[in-house]
Amino acid sequence: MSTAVLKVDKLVKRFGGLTATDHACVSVGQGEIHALIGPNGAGKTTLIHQISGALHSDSGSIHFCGQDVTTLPMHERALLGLVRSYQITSIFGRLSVLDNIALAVQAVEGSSFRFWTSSRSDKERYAKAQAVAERVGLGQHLHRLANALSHGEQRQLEVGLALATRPKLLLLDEPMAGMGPDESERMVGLLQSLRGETTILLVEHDMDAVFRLADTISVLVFGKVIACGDAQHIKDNPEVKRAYLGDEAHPTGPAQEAA
Ligand SMILES: Nc1ncnc2c1ncn2[C@@H]1O[C@H](COP(=O)(O)OP(=O)(O)OP(=O)(O)O)[C@@H](O)[C@H]1O
Repeated sequence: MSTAVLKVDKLVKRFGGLTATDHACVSVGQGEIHALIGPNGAGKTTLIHQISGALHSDSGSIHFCGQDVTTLPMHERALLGLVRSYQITSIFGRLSVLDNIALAVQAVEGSSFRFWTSSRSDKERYAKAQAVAERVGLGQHLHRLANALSHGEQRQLEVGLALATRPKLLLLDEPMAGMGPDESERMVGLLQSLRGETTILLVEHDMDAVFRLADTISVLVFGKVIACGDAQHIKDNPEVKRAYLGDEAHPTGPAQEAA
């Protein structure tokens, strides 16, 4: 049995009278791809925000690699390796792919920005950045400006920026959002290639992608995790069918609706 990298226990977040996450429990094992699914407004993004530290929790606990991080601020969780994929807004559009990733490498090395750095450390940083760019399928675009990339390539770059920080757990909120079929396929391939190497917790509406990618799926409905298991277990679960997929629906039906 794999060790839990992340253990979320009875996590609650209230917005006034609304309980967005309601004693939610999620456990993510070392090396697994874990998907969080659920209907609109189920509390998925809220839960990701609570895990990353962007939102304070009202009650419950979050343990990361055995350490209680429930009250740690976001940057301290990130330093421990609990990293949320950068948003497109944090890509520097007027820098090249390579420069963007080199900055992320520099951030994790803890060296603050200096005008004079040794050419050797520069070389090493750029070699690491190039390896990451190749890892996320952007090896052909090293010197392109980030804002000249397609939407899908920018999302690949976001994953690259996160990977450059060597996360122990990568949080991805809808990595396939806004993508066409080819771009989605590339992202699925990229995430599949990270299996076993990087532990991933992702929120995704594209059921086809989820069923192909996830080792484990947790289903959130009205802030509660109503089911957890592999794709087949989730497809066969009567409560999931009733509450989320719909009684009449074919298990993969909503993929087309959500896409
Ligand atoms: N900052 C906020 N203030 C008030 N209510 C909020 C806030 N953020 C989220 N909510 C509410 O909390 C509930 C859960 O929202 P959340 O965005 O987490 O759901 P979700 O499962 O990610 O939805 P979607 O799939 O549509 O993105 C919703 O009813 C939402 O309106």
